[in-house]
Amino acid sequence: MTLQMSSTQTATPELRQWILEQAQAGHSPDAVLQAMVQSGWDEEVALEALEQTLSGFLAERSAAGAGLPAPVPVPEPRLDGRARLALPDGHEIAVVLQMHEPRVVVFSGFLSDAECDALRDLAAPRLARSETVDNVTGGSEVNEARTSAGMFFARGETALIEVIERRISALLNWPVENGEGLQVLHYGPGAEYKPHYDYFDPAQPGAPSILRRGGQRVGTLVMYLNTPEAGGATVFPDVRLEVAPVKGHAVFFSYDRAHPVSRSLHGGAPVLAGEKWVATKWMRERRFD
Ligand SMILES: O=C(O)CCC(=O)C(=O)O
Ligand SMILES: [Fe+2]
Repeated sequence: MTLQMSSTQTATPELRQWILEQAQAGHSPDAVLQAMVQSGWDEEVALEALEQTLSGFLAERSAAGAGLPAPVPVPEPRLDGRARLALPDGHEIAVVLQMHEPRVVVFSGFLSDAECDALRDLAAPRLARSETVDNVTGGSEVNEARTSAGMFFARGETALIEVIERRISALLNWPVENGEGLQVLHYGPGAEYKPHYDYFDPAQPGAPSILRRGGQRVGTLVMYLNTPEAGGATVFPDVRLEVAPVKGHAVFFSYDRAHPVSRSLHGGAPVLAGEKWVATKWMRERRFD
């Protein structure tokens, strides 16, 4: 067994690969650990890398055995341990919280107050129209259970939308072309978005035609355009996580399989007082034209 010591002592893809090779060659976890320690790895760091790699490997194997879809690449911010990030447009944001399973990252300052207000002003007149259409088609009941009103912008529709879409793309390392048009949702008092998955259920009859255009959804960025007086958190029931809706903040989450094992179940909790405005960007696997 040979192993290069890395100066940063983190579980790099090369290290994970090496650990798996040792395990597959029949070396016991303890022998692998000893080899790592002898190569200069701190024992605790080595143990953690070993645990993560082997448990990840076993989860993959049992998932494949259960007939789950294979994981696909997903958007991912490059944080490199930084709490503050300067994006290419000069905009500075901060990392408030991150969770690894499911992958959830909360950012502050993603949109400026002026950008939030401008987005709401642009969307507001069109929300009303979308409500009328829902009433005419009889779809309003379903929509009311999810949210009071919504609308989509076309990609790059205005200069502001374009700036925001480029910022999202730079943060998440995912092409602008893979993004759906920005959606704005308005929740009045009592409105909510019941827990749901953003990916399309592959078992639904409509899935093949939806997936033909850009493939699956693999990531979501929800941007808060105001701070509701009370309620309206974005909740992840599987991990009992609640993200507070704060004007300008954004929550990113990804799901590498269109399956509940992604634990990406989430919803918008009822607005208890005041109102709530969000903009949502969904990322697809491929170009969404
Ligand atoms: O309003 C929220 O907090 C969640 C929105 C959401 O789940 C979505 O737009 O898909
Ligand atoms: Fe959602």
